Amino acid sequence: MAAQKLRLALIQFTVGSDKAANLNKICSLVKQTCLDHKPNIVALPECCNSPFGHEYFNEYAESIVDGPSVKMFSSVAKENKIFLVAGSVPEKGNDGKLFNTTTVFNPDGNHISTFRKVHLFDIDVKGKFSFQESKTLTAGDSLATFSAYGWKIGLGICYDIRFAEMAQLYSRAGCKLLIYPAAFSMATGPYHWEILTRGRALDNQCYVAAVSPSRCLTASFVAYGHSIVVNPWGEIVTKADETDKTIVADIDLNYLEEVRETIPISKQKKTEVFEKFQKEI
Ligand SMILES: NC(=O)CCC(=O)C(=O)O
Repeated sequence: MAAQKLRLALIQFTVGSDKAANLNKICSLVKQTCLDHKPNIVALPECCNSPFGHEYFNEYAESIVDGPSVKMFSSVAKENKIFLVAGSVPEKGNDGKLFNTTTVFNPDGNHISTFRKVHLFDIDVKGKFSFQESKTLTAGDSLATFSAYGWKIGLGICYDIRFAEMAQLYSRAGCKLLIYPAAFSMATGPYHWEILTRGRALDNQCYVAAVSPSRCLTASFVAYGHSIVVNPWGEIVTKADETDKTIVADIDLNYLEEVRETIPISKQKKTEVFEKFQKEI
């Protein structure tokens, strides 16, 4: 039986260039968040131990089996008795390849899920902004979920949120909450961040949480901030501005089911028509 309600906390903070200082900050922020709000699940931003940028990925990358960051995440989850969605870190794989990777820990400190960013952030907003994450990183090749108190939860990282089919697959697999550690750019965030998070939630009639670092104007990549939780009706439950902020939301299975009964799109979907069209194209 799934818990009717879960409390989710998203910690938006300023990620600096000192890895040890970032990890210490995570320890104390998670502890304080747990004392203040008693959440069941705590989520951190994309690249939570390292600045976001090609010049950093290799230097900051580490093993997600026994590197210092995962060891710290495990003890933080255990000490605070939470599920910790540990943002993402630059991962050095066995073959020396670099990935952008989310690790998840349960309240016993066990590493229970791993997701490597599938869609790398390769964009070119002409004359304004361009980034080619694939210059240094390798894409993941699988999706990942985890279970917390009977809720199935799907994972993506930042740019992955643009791929509606990925969220739909998670939803079809029974996910009721999608969590995206993220760091949207200033060229796209103001235009797309809210629409995408609300869109994924509305399409799939599930909760969506996206957690960003704070906006740091002196960083080489300036993140949009605005961490957010959206409900299955597509409404914003809570959101941050661009500064250091912890946001907390109670997510509710009864409410999710009510929305799905009110507008029963998953029952009404004409899969056979889609399949017929797919054969025609
Ligand atoms: N870190 C990222 O993947 C950035 C994604 C982003 O800014 C976007 O517009 O998409």
